[in-house]
Amino acid sequence: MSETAPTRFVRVVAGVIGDARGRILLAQRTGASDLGGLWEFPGGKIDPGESTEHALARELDEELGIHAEVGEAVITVPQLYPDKRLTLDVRHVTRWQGNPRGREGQALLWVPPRKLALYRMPPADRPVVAALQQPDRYLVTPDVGQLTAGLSGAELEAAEQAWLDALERTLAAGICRVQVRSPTADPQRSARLAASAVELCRSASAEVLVNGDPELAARLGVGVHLRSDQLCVYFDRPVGADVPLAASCHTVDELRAAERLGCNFVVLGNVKPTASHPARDGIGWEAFAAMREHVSMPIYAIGGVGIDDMDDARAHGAQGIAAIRGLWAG
Ligand SMILES: Nc1nc2c([nH]c(=O)n2[C@H]2C[C@H](O)[C@@H](COP(=O)(O)OP(=O)(O)OP(=O)(O)O)O2)c(=O)[nH]1
Ligand SMILES: [Mg+2]
Repeated sequence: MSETAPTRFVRVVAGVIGDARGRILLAQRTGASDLGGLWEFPGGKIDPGESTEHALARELDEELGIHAEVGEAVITVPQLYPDKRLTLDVRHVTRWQGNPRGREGQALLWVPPRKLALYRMPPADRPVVAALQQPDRYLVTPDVGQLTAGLSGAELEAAEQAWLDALERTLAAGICRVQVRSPTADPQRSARLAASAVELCRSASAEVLVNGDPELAARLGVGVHLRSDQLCVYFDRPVGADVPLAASCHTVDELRAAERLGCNFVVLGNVKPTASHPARDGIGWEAFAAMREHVSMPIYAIGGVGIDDMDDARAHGAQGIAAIRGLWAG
């Protein structure tokens, strides 16, 4: 398959305009282009030499007739379209003057955040909607097999209980999306421990995915997180449409395979060197952004990242960060 990347580069800024009831304003794109009829966050192209803030304020005046104060960053999404490379820089807008109206004939709708995903939007908007709705942190549990290597009897039991206690503290600290992963643990012990972990996550209302094992996931009634080597194993989504599916990716081909399988989100890395592989360079944020533009699923950055990397992650199109050490209350 030959591919020529489009060379036209377009910088766009759009606003998440929220009203007092927490609803968000969507506008319907007019015109007959392939994006015509889709819903979008109001905004438009940044002129050469223009600041992002000025461009958004200008666009919102032109399109909606409001004087807006441009607020905090939501996410910047690099996205490849058939005819252009786009970066969509999205900002919160919570203060404005005037009454938004479609000055260019476009339909407007106020939508509760939880309903945003029901609207047909351009590919770059899927990560934006996910950034507004879904957790920005994805915990991967430390491998119990490694923590308990060489232990037996009461010592083994105590180490497993300590792992569960640390999970409970981590959930109490606000983690609400969890991958249970223990690749080197004894399979039977690990399945029993996973069941206890799932119970803890359920009582904390956290979403759980188990690593690599769709059967165990089905038994426990939770989602599944595929290893990258499993992406070429399945032809179809290995779990039902309403079961969370995620995957680990390192390449654009793996990202595409994950998207084809219908993954709800993926992790991509390693972005930085990790404690377990200090000598191996990370791909860095620029490469992360360049890979993310080929798909439109939400993508967590993984590998040597922690909470302090959140702004960098969002600025390069990541949903947030996925981590073991960086998120574990060990
Ligand atoms: N405003 C906006 N544009 C988006 C979103 N998602 C997305 O892919 N885009 C794309 C569609 C267009 O290719 C580009 C925005 O260009 P535009 O044609 O609306 O720009 P503009 O308002 O400045 O209009 P113009 O200069 O062409 O008259 O960004 C979004 O949520 N909001
Ligand atoms: Mg526009």
